[in-house]
Amino acid sequence: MTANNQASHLIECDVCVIGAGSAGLSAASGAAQLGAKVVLIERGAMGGDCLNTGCVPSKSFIAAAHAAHAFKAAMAMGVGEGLAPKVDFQAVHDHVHAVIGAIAPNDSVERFEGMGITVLKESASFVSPTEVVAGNHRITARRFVVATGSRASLPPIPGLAACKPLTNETIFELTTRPDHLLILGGGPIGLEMAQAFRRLGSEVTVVDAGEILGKDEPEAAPLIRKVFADEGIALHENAQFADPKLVDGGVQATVKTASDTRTISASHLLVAAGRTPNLDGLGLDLAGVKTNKKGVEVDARLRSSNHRVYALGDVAGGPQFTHIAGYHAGIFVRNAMFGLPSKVDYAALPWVTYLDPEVAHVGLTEADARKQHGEVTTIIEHFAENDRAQTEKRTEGFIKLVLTPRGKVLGATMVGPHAGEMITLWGLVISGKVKLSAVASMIAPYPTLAEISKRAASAYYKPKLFGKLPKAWVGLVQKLLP
Ligand SMILES: Cc1cc2nc3c(=O)[nH]c(=O)nc-3n(C[C@H](O)[C@H](O)[C@H](O)COP(=O)(O)OP(=O)(O)OC[C@H]3O[C@@H](n4cnc5c(N)ncnc54)[C@H](O)[C@@H]3O)c2cc1C
Ligand SMILES: NC(=O)c1ccc[n+]([C@@H]2O[C@H](COP(=O)([O-])OP(=O)(O)OC[C@H]3O[C@@H](n4cnc5c(N)ncnc54)[C@H](O)[C@@H]3O)[C@@H](O)[C@H]2O)c1
Repeated sequence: MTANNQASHLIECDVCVIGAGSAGLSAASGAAQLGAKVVLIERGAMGGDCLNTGCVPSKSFIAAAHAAHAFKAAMAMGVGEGLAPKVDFQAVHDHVHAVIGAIAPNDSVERFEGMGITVLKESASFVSPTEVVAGNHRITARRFVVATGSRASLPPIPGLAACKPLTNETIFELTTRPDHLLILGGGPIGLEMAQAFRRLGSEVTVVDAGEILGKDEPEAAPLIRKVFADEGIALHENAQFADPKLVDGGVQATVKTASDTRTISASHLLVAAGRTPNLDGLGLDLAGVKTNKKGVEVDARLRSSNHRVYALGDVAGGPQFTHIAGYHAGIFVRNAMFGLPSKVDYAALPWVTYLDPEVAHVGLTEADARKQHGEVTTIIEHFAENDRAQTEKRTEGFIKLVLTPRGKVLGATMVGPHAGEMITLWGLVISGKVKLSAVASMIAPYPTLAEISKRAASAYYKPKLFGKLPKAWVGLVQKLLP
């Protein structure tokens, strides 16, 4: 019997959302709060990747690693000499899962049913351009949302699958600390996990086919390489990972770079080498929805080739962040509920790689700005010149602004402690078209790390303020003043 024949319960609704991750939950609640009849279908855990296997567990794990590292930082200030953190890995695991548990009610079936949404815990599949089948339900809707997310890609390396490597879906289930974690992929997942596991006591090796932090400003990577080297993380870039195999309960692989070839043995292997969109079994061909290897093909309004069907979040083939999933949901609501032709605009897209120091970015990098705008101006200020950074002994890092020659902000990068918190100012400057002079003239509390933003903005005006003309003017005024 086909899924089509089994479906006996018919539901007619305004909006049918497939996937209860960051994108699907926001779209469903937005539509329901505006009075739409909504069906939300989820085959796995409510909350999707972010809550269960992504942002929340990874940032909770990183928080534990920060706590462990704080011992070292304290000793540099004369506190806790000789003390070393005792890491109870089972307790770290429990902390991570307690945080998931604390946030889970926000994403629960009960909460969404409380909004009047029909939640079906089933796998969904289109059977026509206007119908979806989920378990024994057949749902017809005026609008559909495909928000099925993505999963870890397994590069086609012979022997890799047979090693049954860890991915983001399994790494947070570990209850004992890996002796040596070998990580394939030096993207945000690989780098964040590398530093966190190292700080919690594992030996860590990262192998990347390219260079780390390739989407960030080029000044960021050397700083992070140095931090990794200082913390004892082995990083192999521009490296070829080959011949992985299970040996003595662990894993062994060959890593080739231009200068050497070595065999690396580790207790565990984590694959963090990019993502594959979740399209399988969705019947998108029956719905007239075109896809490519990045996901569903969408226009700037996030509509697929079937204009009744929208795709949001990771499966939409663009930037893959929880804040983008939420942003996409807002675009969907404006289009599908209010009938406004709202389009995505990534001019103020931020991202943060939660290393220590954090690597935060918003808008255009210098290279992209040059491509789009021709001539650009850049300003770099270092945390070494910031008094609070000195008091905290956290002087590594910088801010870099990318501006048009007339001072319009196109992009900003910050590398430093709490950079992810501070970058939001620059997101607002770009999206709100705030003048750089407003940042330069604000009163920033002293001593704060955030003063670096004011300092960078002021640096743009320095040559003008202390140039010949103002000096001549001041000279004249001083002669005239009594
Ligand atoms: C380790 C890790 C750390 C991350 N850290 C960050 C971070 O710090 N900040 C950040 O912004 N982003 C981070 N991300 C990215 C972020 O998690 C994703 O961008 C976000 O979760 C995508 O949300 P989504 O709703 O598109 O997809 P998902 O959260 O994947 O949700 C999709 C849902 O659809 C369901 N589904 C799939 N197919 C079907 C079907 N046929 N029927 C029914 N249900 C289906 C799935 O079960 C899933 O629950 C991280 C990702 C990982 C893996
Ligand atoms: N802090 C955050 O916001 C955060 C954290 C984690 C993940 N994420 C999101 O999740 C997405 C996925 O993260 P990711 O780190 O898996 O993917 P990624 O695509 O960003 O990085 C994957 C890395 O793996 C490398 N790689 C791919 N194939 C390889 C191979 N065969 N051998 C060696 N290296 C190989 C690539 O060169 C790349 O550097 C990110 O792009 C991001 O959008 C965000």
